[in-house]
Amino acid sequence: MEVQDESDLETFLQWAAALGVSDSPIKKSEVPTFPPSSCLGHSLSVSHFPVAGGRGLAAVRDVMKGELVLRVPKEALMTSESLRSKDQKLSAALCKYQKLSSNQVLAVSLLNEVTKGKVTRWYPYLKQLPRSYDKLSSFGQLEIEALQMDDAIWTAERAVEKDKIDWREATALMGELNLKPQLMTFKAWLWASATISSRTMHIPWDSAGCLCPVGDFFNYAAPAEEPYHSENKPHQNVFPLHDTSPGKVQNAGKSVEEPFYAHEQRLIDAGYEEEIAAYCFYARRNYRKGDQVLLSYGTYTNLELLEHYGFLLHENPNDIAFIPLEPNMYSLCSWPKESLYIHQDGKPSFALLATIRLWATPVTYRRSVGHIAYSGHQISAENEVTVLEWIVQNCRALLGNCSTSIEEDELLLNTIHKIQDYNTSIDFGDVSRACIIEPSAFLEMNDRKLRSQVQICRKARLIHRWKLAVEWRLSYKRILCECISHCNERLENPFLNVS
Ligand SMILES: C[S@@+](CC[C@H](N)C(=O)[O-])C[C@H]1O[C@@H](n2cnc3c(N)ncnc32)[C@H](O)[C@@H]1O
Repeated sequence: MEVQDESDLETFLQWAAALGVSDSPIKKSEVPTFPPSSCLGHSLSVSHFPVAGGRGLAAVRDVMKGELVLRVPKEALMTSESLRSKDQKLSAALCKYQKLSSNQVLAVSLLNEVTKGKVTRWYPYLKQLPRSYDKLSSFGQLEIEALQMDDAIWTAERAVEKDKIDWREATALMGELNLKPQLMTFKAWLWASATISSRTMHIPWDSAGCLCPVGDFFNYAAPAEEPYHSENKPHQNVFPLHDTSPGKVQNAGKSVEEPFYAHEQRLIDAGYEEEIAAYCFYARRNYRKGDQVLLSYGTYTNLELLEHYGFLLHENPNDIAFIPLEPNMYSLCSWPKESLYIHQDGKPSFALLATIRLWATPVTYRRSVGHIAYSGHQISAENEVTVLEWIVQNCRALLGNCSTSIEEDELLLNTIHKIQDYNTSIDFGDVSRACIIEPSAFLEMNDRKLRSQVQICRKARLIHRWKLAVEWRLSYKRILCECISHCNERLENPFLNVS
């Protein structure tokens, strides 16, 4: 993610303060008549965290778990509704395009606001938005192929296609609004779509969510303390930043009279609170002065983080891997396909094990032992050996189909880091011949004479996205390796329960 210059930050924080954004635990009735010069300083400050999200929010004092650390009033939230209510032309045009989704409407409304330049009241906020993003739909063919796993490649291609369709459908409306030509391009659409995907927060009245100035400076921490990918149900996003699905967990809200701290039992760390008409952010744990205060946007695998936010975590307790199953396996069980996975620590999920145990049972016995498989117990030692060997074999096959090994990916990443750190030309001397083919395409790109700053930035983006793809496939392969080790350990004693 490429962020705007820091120089406008002060103006932005002042602008936000004037709208009532505050990190001070005061009640609504106490909002000062003359806003302070910054909306931050009491609990938080903007800081830079190179290895955990770049620009983010740091605690300026010790903060207790459950304390309110930021409030963003409704007037400061950018929503389709707030934009169209101040723009008659937009409002009239939108009436003619009722079939567009909420996300498309917000994307067009956002681009329409950007078209206005300095005239819009949102200008200080718009200047703070990143100029470009790295989510899957902005990956080119090279980066997509670098993911190596079919499922991930399919996810990336689908993401690109989805954005293309959304953009095509919205072009007539954008034309009617006379957007600047450069804001009607697919590139501009990708920017708007990524802004929405990675920065909007849930609100009850619009499934596209809202853009929340300053609140969108919180970087992400996985909700590791929550039970992840609960064994009997598919994984889900429990605390979504931008979740658009109905029925999601909601902040219970509270009375204005209540003190804004010590909500030890609070289930989520951010939410819109009707009673005070503000988006409120609470500390999820205790923080020491200087620590980065993080938000849990939801429970995501690394591929989902890449798809929606354009980053991944090197230690993601919610990451999972899938191995291809035979078509008849899916019909054997009632669990959804997504629940048949391998945990980050290499253990097969409950549903995956049960399904393979049943599949490895002779057809005539399946009915009589179904209840054993469904209760999570091994059916017999012989069956267990078949199951574990099958998993090992399939993990190996998946790893074997990749054009690079784990060791080669590690070497490749070292080299990519060197290029990024020292901006040197690519030297793949250390990388084995087996993975030379892949870098050669990037190498070709790098060797071209770079005349302008724009081209240099483009190269940096390409290298960064390539690195993300290699990091992703490496973490996926490590899960498969963990699974092989786990199964081999179990095979040494198949009489033990696998749970
Ligand atoms: C809501 S914004 C957070 C603030 C953002 N860093 C900024 O400067 O505006 C979400 C984006 O921040 C980045 N990000 C958040 N958490 C991260 C993390 N733990 N590691 C790497 N990047 C992260 C990703 O680019 C993500 O799309």
